[in-house]
Amino acid sequence: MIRSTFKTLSAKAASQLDQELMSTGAFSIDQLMELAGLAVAQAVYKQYPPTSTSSSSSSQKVLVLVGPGNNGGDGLVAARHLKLWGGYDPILYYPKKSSKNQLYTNLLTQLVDLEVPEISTVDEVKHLLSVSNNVKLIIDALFGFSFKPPIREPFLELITYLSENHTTIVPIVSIDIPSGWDVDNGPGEIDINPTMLISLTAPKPCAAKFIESSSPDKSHYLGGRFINQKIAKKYDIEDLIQKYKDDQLIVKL
Ligand SMILES: NC(=O)C1=CN([C@@H]2O[C@H](COP(=O)(O)OP(=O)(O)OC[C@H]3O[C@@H](n4cnc5c(N)ncnc54)[C@H](O)[C@@H]3O)[C@@H](O)[C@H]2O)[C@@H](O)CC1
Ligand SMILES: [K+]
Repeated sequence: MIRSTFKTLSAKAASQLDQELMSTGAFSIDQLMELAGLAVAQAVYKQYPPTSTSSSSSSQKVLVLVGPGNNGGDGLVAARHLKLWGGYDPILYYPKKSSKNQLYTNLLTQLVDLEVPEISTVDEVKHLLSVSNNVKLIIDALFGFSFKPPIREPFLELITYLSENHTTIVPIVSIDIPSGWDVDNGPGEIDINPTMLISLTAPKPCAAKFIESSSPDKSHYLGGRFINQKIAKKYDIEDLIQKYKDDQLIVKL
């Protein structure tokens, strides 16, 4: 596992903490996802503010890549906030929907009601990104702390494309981990290169590799302000949650 200068949560610890919040902590997943997705939308707004909030014709297109798990759910929540706030026009790529999970079905219905469009193939993603100056930002909500390599299709083709073309395409904002990176060990052969990472609850060990490769155009945020002092102490991340000031839901690390 990578050593880092800040406290991190391994894939195992992050999963344990998540389970603890939703059992003895008495949180529901909907609550946590709303707070996580809101933090993502706020961080995006702060780092990549809209050029205009007045007319939809000047809204910035944001491609939201949505995976099959809760990381994808965070992306759906963030897309809804960005659309509601104005100045952003989210477009979804959400190829593996779980029709049995009412939470995701509800989140999607809310986006359909907001007339957020959806594309369904990797070719459409490539086409969208190939038109110059079209999409301003990509939100990577494909995989979070439960990702286990190797990447399966259709995500392999997509992540390979993003990784091979990262210098020519638009900024990528990764939620919790850069998708395709091993949570504890960082990038492997297929290495997407986000410009912004928003770590939820606490950075995962792979975040150290993101910071190592940091340049002035890269930014790292912390969000998901939902744990109390007692849990923070148990998981040894008290210094991280103390970074939030006042009513902030996000903090730039
Ligand atoms: N406690 C927290 O910090 C919270 C975290 N949340 C989010 O939840 C995420 C974790 O969510 P989940 O545990 O649902 O899992 P993930 O969203 O990380 O991914 C699991 C999904 O990806 C698929 N998958 C895993 N490896 C794959 C591979 N190699 N190729 C293709 N598909 C693969 C699995 O089949 C599963 O459907 C976090 O990273 C964070 O974004 C929030 O939604 C709620 C609270
Ligand atoms: K991600």
